[in-house]
Amino acid sequence: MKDKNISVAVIRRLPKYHRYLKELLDRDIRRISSKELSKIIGFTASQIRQDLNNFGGFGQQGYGYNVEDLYQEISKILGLTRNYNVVIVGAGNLGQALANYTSFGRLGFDLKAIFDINPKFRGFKVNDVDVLDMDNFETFIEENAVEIVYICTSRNGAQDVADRVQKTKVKAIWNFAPIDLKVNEDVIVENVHLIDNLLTLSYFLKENQ
Ligand SMILES: NC(=O)c1ccc[n+]([C@@H]2O[C@H](COP(=O)([O-])OP(=O)(O)OC[C@H]3O[C@@H](n4cnc5c(N)ncnc54)[C@H](O)[C@@H]3O)[C@@H](O)[C@H]2O)c1
Repeated sequence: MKDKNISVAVIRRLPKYHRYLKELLDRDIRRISSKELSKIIGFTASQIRQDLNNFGGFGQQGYGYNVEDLYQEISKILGLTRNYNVVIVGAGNLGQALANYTSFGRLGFDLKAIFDINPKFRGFKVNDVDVLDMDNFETFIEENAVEIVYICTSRNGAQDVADRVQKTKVKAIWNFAPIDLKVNEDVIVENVHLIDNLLTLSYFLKENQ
């Protein structure tokens, strides 16, 4: 099911709702008002009401929100009701850090392999996942029904990897390399440029001094 009518701005806020609602569930909190949710999550109560009205208005006057229902609905919208097979390309510092981070797996992103062109990684495992060379990349992707590729190569290698990804059925790339990848329209790229965040932080620090 496609949620075409939900704006990108709302979608970008959903992971934060998802995270906080999970924390509430873990604390066995079953219902919450938009005012209380606002205090915890940092969005205004009216923003929360507007956001959540986008998909069915789970709030009830005088009752608040049913945390479990809302969590399930947001999980559904975020596509988290099933698992995804993923691979990492680039077994350096960042690739290994992501492979060692177990929360992605808990959310349903199952790491099937890590790929690297450097022969020094042959026979290497990270967090029990094999590091493979790139020779059989496309075959592995097909045989293991991989749906997402995390690119953790150097800037120079990233476009080559994206070009190879596009020859497979994979339609989603999580790109950590500091480069704007050129891909076909049907491939979604989500960039994580940590340096952009750091520079924004440095701007605000400068402004506050
Ligand atoms: N390490 C960080 O904290 C960090 C932070 C932000 C961004 N990044 C970005 O993430 C990327 C990875 O950073 P890193 O520190 O892990 O680098 P790294 O040099 O430790 O690892 C990069 C790995 O990619 C492999 N590689 C290069 N080209 C390849 C290709 N075509 N196919 C397969 N493997 C290939 C290399 O052999 C190497 O093992 C870089 O683009 C970097 O700018 C890293």
